[in-house]
Amino acid sequence: MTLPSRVKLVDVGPRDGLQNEKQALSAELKIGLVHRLQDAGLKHIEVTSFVSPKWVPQMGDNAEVMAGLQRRDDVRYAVLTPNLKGYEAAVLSRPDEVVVFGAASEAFSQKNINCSIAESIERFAPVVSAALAAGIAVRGAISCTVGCPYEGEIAPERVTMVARLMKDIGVQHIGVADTIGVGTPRKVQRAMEAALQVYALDDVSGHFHDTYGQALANTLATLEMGVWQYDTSVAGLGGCPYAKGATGNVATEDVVYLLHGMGIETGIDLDRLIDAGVYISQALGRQPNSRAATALLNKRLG
Ligand SMILES: CC(C)(COP(=O)([O-])OP(=O)([O-])OC[C@H]1O[C@@H](n2cnc3c(N)ncnc32)[C@H](O)[C@@H]1OP(=O)([O-])[O-])[C@@H](O)C(=O)NCCC(=O)NCCSC(=O)C[C@@](C)(O)CC(=O)[O-]
Repeated sequence: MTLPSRVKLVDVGPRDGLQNEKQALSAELKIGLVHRLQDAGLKHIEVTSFVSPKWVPQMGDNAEVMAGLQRRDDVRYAVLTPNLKGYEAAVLSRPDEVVVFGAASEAFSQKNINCSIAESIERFAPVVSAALAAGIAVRGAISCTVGCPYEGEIAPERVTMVARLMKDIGVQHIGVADTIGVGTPRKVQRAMEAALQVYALDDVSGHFHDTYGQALANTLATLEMGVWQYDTSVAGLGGCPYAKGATGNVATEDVVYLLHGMGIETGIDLDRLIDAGVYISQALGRQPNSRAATALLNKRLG
């Protein structure tokens, strides 16, 4: 067992979290969330996505949100770009990283981005070339690496296949996503092993939704493989509009509590992170969906 001594967390709350909210939130509020996350020590934040506003109206203020950021040199701001149109709009906002997002399931690919896996790779290829030529980092995400809402269980071989397609077009890093949170530790390890057949340990990350309460266990299971990069979402926000019933990503607060408790550094101030979670949860009219945040907030009250 080789546990990493430091873990990099990418907070995807402003993007993955808020893309699924029914309630419209102002750009100002989203900007306030990003600022609070960076104040809490997050160095990697997924801010928004440049997708069709007809498909995901919640992200229609992408350029406004990016323009309103008070950027820090030591923070990397990432955005999702499904095709060249999205990339060309995104690049005007000066992202540090763009994310192309495919799936290990044909049905999910069709529902989410309206094309087959093969077509998605054709759409990503010019995005990757343009981003790399402009010195912008490129991350790839593979949805449904364990299970799909339309196809059921997904074989690890499909993850390897999509990872190879992504690698062949120059994607530098791959995120292994359990989009609907059906994974359990051994299954998630198998999906991660499948990605590791193509990408090096330093170039993979985990992205686990918590629908069945397994995301922390899945995080630990992959930490034990040496994985040291994870997407997490402040206050457990999130879900994908094309994965009905799936809940948010694992809460950043819960992962930070786990990691710090194991003596693993994150550079994140848990108290300030909890404040960021309270800020966005209040705007949404609910409590943070994080056990650690709830416990520590109760403790603050005495
Ligand atoms: C991918 C598309 C755009 C293809 O959508 P499409 O309809 O196939 O695209 P098209 O090229 O045929 O164009 C149709 C219309 O969309 C416009 N269009 C085309 N592209 C863009 C763009 N980039 N930005 C803005 N507008 C765009 C285009 O200009 C045109 O406009 P019209 O002429 O009808 O007015 C569409 O399917 C879409 O936007 N899907 C939304 C996907 C999405 O955001 N899903 C959620 C994020 S993924 C996720 O959450 C999973 C992840 C990453 O977190 C990991 C996990 O947990 O699994």
